[in-house]
Amino acid sequence: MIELRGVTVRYGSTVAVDGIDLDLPTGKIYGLLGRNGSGKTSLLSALASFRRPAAGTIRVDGADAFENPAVMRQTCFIRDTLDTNESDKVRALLTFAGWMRPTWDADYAAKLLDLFEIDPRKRASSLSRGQKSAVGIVLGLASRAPLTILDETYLGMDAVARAAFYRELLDDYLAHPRTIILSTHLIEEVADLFERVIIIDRGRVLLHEETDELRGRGVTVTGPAMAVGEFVVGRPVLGEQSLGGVSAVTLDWRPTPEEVARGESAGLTFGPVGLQDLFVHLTSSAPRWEATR
Ligand SMILES: Nc1ncnc2c1ncn2[C@@H]1O[C@H](COP(=O)(O)OP(=O)(O)OP(=O)(O)O)[C@@H](O)[C@H]1O
Repeated sequence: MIELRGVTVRYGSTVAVDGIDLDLPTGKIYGLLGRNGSGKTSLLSALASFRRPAAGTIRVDGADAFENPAVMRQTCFIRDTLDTNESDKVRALLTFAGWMRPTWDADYAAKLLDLFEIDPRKRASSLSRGQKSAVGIVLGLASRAPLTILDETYLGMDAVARAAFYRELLDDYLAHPRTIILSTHLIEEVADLFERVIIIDRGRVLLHEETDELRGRGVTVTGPAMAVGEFVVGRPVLGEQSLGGVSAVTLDWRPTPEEVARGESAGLTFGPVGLQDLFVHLTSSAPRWEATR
């Protein structure tokens, strides 16, 4: 279990992470979502001991994580930039990772380099943006670290390379279960990988749920504006669109089968809300309100 209690990260007067409490059972793939500047990288940096929290504690399997060599050896944090001397050759980065990590799999690293078509003799500085990201992914996956944190590691990668990354991540996770935390803005693309989703907003946890629970959480009610208005009264509304006499209202609410039947008999249709839509609705700056009509 990874336990965060009151974790706060500050930069001068900016509070990037604001007293976060989280219990993260190990052996799962987590999606960490949040708008720009919501505190994802700051939270992950604290989790990986890259930054000392201004307040709070992080414990991994009961041990205090900060600057604890035993915990740090088990943790691999890959950021959106390669944390390396750019004059190093790719091969040297891999060799170094092998020295640092007892769980490193050199054969797997070589296979991944092949997959992403990266020549290990090249210098990191000569790689394209997407190739640098791919090297980060090789370092992250082949580390097989019990806690692997990938912070927007896909930047610059094309759709084919990203699809290969997601496939590899899932296959390797199934063969070697571990805790993987992925932060991303490409929500729909990776939503199927996540077992749990954490959404943070302005440094606080807005939501932490099983992905399956989340998928059934919202509903979009569409139909004649009057009937929709009557149906949604008193429900937590996330968003509304109208065109002519037709409205579509997204609710943060799960109707019972009886309520769906009642709505359908009034000419309404019910649709699921995708993770990305839910994210947009939950984190958009528009205030949430309760329907009163
Ligand atoms: N080194 C820093 N110095 C000062 N402020 C910082 C620093 N790093 C982050 N911040 C601030 O902390 C807040 C959270 O930033 P953070 O990078 O953690 O967000 P993020 O969710 O990872 O954003 P993005 O999705 O844009 O990468 C922002 O207000 C940002 O401006």
